[in-house]
Order: sequence, then C-alpha cells, then structure tokens
Amino acid sequence: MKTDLENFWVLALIISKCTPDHPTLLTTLLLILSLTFLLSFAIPRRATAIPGLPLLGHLHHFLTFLHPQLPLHRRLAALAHRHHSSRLMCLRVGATHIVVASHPDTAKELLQSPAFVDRPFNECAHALMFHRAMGFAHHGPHWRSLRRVGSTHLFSPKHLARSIPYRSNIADQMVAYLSNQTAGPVRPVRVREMLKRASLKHMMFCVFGGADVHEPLMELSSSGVTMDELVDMVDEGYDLLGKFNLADHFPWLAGLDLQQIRFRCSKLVPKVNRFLTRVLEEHRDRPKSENDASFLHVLDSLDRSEKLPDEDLVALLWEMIFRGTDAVAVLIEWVLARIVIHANVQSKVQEELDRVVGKSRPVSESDLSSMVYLPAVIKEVLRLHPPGPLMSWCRLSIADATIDGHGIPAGTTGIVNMWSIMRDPEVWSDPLTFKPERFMSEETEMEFSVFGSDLRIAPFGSGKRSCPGRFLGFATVNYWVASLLHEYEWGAPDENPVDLSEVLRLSCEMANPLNAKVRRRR
Ligand code: HEM
Repeated sequence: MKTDLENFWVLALIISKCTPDHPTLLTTLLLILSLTFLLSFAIPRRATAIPGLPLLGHLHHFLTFLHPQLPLHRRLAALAHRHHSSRLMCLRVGATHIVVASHPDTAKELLQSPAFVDRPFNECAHALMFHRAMGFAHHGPHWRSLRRVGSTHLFSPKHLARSIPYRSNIADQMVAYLSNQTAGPVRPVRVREMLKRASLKHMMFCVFGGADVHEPLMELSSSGVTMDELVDMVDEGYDLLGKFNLADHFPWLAGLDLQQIRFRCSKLVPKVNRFLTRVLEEHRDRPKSENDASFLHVLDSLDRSEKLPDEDLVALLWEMIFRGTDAVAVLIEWVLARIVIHANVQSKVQEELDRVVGKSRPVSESDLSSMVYLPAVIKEVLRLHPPGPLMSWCRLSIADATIDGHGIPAGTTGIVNMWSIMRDPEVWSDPLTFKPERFMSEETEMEFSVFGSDLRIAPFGSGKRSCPGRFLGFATVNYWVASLLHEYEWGAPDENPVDLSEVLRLSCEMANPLNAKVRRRR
C-alpha cells in the first residue's frame, strides 16, 4: 500500500533519469505526474504509511522478545503518537498490510464497517479447528448461522438466567476455598489459580452441564480428564493462539515451523478431540433432562435445519470454554488488584453491599440490579486494563473501504488499539487516574455503555463481530467480585505491593500475579 507521496517520488525519480533524447517519454511522465497530483484530491487519501524496513516492513515492532518490557498495544500507541497517526496508521509485516485505528471515530468506522467483518488467516486457529467455530470463521453463511444459534439459544437473557445457579455455586466454592487458605494467621493468597479454575468450571457447566457442580473447585474432573489436564489444555491453546506467528505473514516460512507452533498444535488437537468426543458420547447416552441448560444440550437438541455437524459442534464447544474461561479470570484479577490498591474504592463497594444485601446473607446475582457503584468500578477496570487491548483478534476487510477519508483495499488487516483510546487525554479527563465515579452520574451512565455502542470504551468490540459472550462475561465478573468483597477484606501484603505491569498473551494479564491478604468480613 503505497502513499500518494511515495508514488510522487517514484515518478519524480524516473523523470530525473530521463534525458532530452526521450521527449515523448518525458511529456508522458509529466502528464501522469500531474494527473496523479490532481487525482489525489479526487479519490480517497490513503492512510499514513509509517517508514518501515525493506521486505520486513514493521516486523520488528511485533516481535515481543525485542521489547520484553513493552507490550504490543503500548508499542503501537507510541508509534502512532510519534508519527501523529493516532487516527489511522498504516503498517506492513511481510505480506500483511495493516491499518491501526487509535481514535474513537476511526475505530467505529473500522469495527462497524461492512467491509471489516472477516478475521485474517491464522495458522494456529486453523490447526486448533477454530475456523469451524465462531471467532475465526470466515464471514459467510457458516459464521452467520453460528451467530444466530448463539444469540437465540446460548447467550439470550433466558439462558443467562438459567446458568445463575452454577455461578452462585462456584462463588460459594471460592469463598470456601479462601476460608481454608486463610485459616490461622493472615498470610497472602495468590488468587490467579483459584480464579482460573472457577472460570473454567463455570464454562464447563455452561457448556456441558451434567457434571457434579458440588465437586471441589480445585478437583473438578470431567469425562476422565482431571482439572489439571483441562487447565493445561486451555493454557496450551491460549499460549499458542497468543503467539505472533511468523508463518501468518511470511507464508514461505510456514513449512519450517520455526516457532514449533504447528508441532505443538498437532500434539494438542488429538487430546482436545478425544476429550470432547467422549463428552459428546456421554451426553448422548444420558437420559434427556428438561432442566439441562447446557450449551451442548441446546445445540444437540436443535432441529435439522439448524443442527451442526459433530465436527463443528466440538469446535464451537471448545471455543466457548476457551474464550469464556480466560477473559473473565484475567479481568477479575485486575479488579481485585485495583481494589487492593484503592482502599477507599473497596470501602465504597462494601458500603453499597451492606446497604443492598446486608451482612446477614451472601450476595445473590439479583442484588446486582440494585448496585451502581460496583458496575462503575468494573467499567473503570475495563477502561484501564482491558483483557483485549487490541480487541484480541484482528479484523480483515473483504472489500475496499474508506476510513477517515483514506482508501483501504480489500484484504487489509484492521487493528483497533482500544487500550490507547481508553487512556487518551483528549477522550477522557485525567485518564490515568482510577476514578469509578466517572461512570456514576445518571446522564453519563447512558452514554458510557461498554457493550459496543460507544467507541470511547468498547472492551468487548463493536459491530457484527463484537463479543457474543459480553453479557455473560460482565454478569459473571460483577457477581463474583461482589461475593468476594462481601465476604472478605482485601489488602496488600506489606512485603509485596501490587505490581500493575502487564504481559500480553491472548489477553493482557498481570505480569506478576496478585498476592493479597484476605480477612473475613461476615
Ligand atoms: C470479560 C469478558 C470478555 C471480554 C473482555 C471479551 C472480549 C472480546 C473481544 C474484544 C472480542 C473481539 C470483538 C471484535 O472483533 O469486535 C471478542 C470476541 C469473541 N468473544 Fe469475547 N470477551 C469476553 C467474554 C467472552 C465469553 C464469556 C465468551 C463465550 C462464552 C466469549 C466469546 C467470544 C467469541 C466467540 C468471540 C468471537 C466473535 C466473532 O468473531 O463473531 N467472550 N471477545
């Protein structure tokens, strides 16, 4: 994707090489030059191209090991800032042309454009079968039918309500787990493992149902697979998908498998397939129950016109477990970190809990509709620590598009730097201060929806490919944080203050897991 300026210089260079022996060539070139100049006003401009390296383009910005302290969203933000290209910046990595939007207007144009509705090819996602599921499926009838099935049967308010008992049970188990950990002298607890397992267990029940919800949090097993094995499978898939894969941008490198991504996928896929096929068989052998609200039951009971082949069913179920587990656990850890740092915020949430719930009983999910401060805290954490600072997965344009007046050809990869938008001093007053109150006033509450209509804060994406699990994810985080704060006081260990450094894998998580001192409140 060359800019008009680059075209101009190429032509000027050719003209400078012409001699008076070639008057016709010279006239033709001058004519082309003038036409190019005039046309540049008539056709959309192209995005600002940032100077890059020959052949490699901007590869060096994407290689994590070159900048271990600076995650990609921060690098891209700094680059856009340096080149005054926050609205739209144009990069290239090997064969991939990329535009990066770091402004609410351009982010809106990109995410809601009818052209940017596909996902770029991702070798690892293909190997893990995710192209048969929703997140990496090509825009087309297959993806549309999955989204339709998802919104009608999986993520509808009715289904959200049916999974409340699961969430409530797991909240109780977290409270019990912490109670065991904190029996005796107060000592710091590392909460990441507990949150990951809670979130995995929640998704397992939402997706498969059936298993024993009372099984202890850290010992859950399913269809012959232990909790540890499941955690390992999710972690491995998560690690693989979060890698910057050279083969996606330099296809001629694919056969070499330099990063061992193909190799690792080939080890993981049979394990996941074996496990999910067994779950499917067990489910079909069990007597059908009217009360089964699991995704699997719903999908397996669809009538013939909507029914998915087993291969797609397995891919979709795996994707739901995979996506739903990680983002929720990562976000809760950030929330607790902020709660530990800002004691005044913790007190305000607990005052609200005491007012709405009282100290005599645990929180129930229905209490949340009467709370305003806690959701404001969660929004403020989403603003400063979005699990997907670059929207987790890029978009790919399937047709030529115009963004901010720039012509963008089909086949361009679109990245939205939501992290940068949500910290932009031109968009937010005092952006680096943690201030949940900014989401509190009645009027701004309407304006600051986090679900995709307001591109100043869209941590779940926006447009046709926005996150289908956003209401489930938001409800789970609100409820579990409410339970954990209702039952416990949270504080920082004296020797180990909270470190807000980030590491970007598939989601952006705390580089150093949170350690907190917890003390029973009720
Ligand atoms: C805190 C929780 C969550 C966050 C922050 C989050 C964030 C995101 C983001 C940023 C995207 C990309 C949106 C875009 O391209 O516009 C996405 C897509 C997606 N998310 Fe979530 N998510 C969360 C929870 C969940 C849950 C609980 C599920 C499922 C159970 C889920 C399933 C998906 C799927 C399937 C897609 C791909 C959609 C498509 O391409 O059509 N997410 N999510």
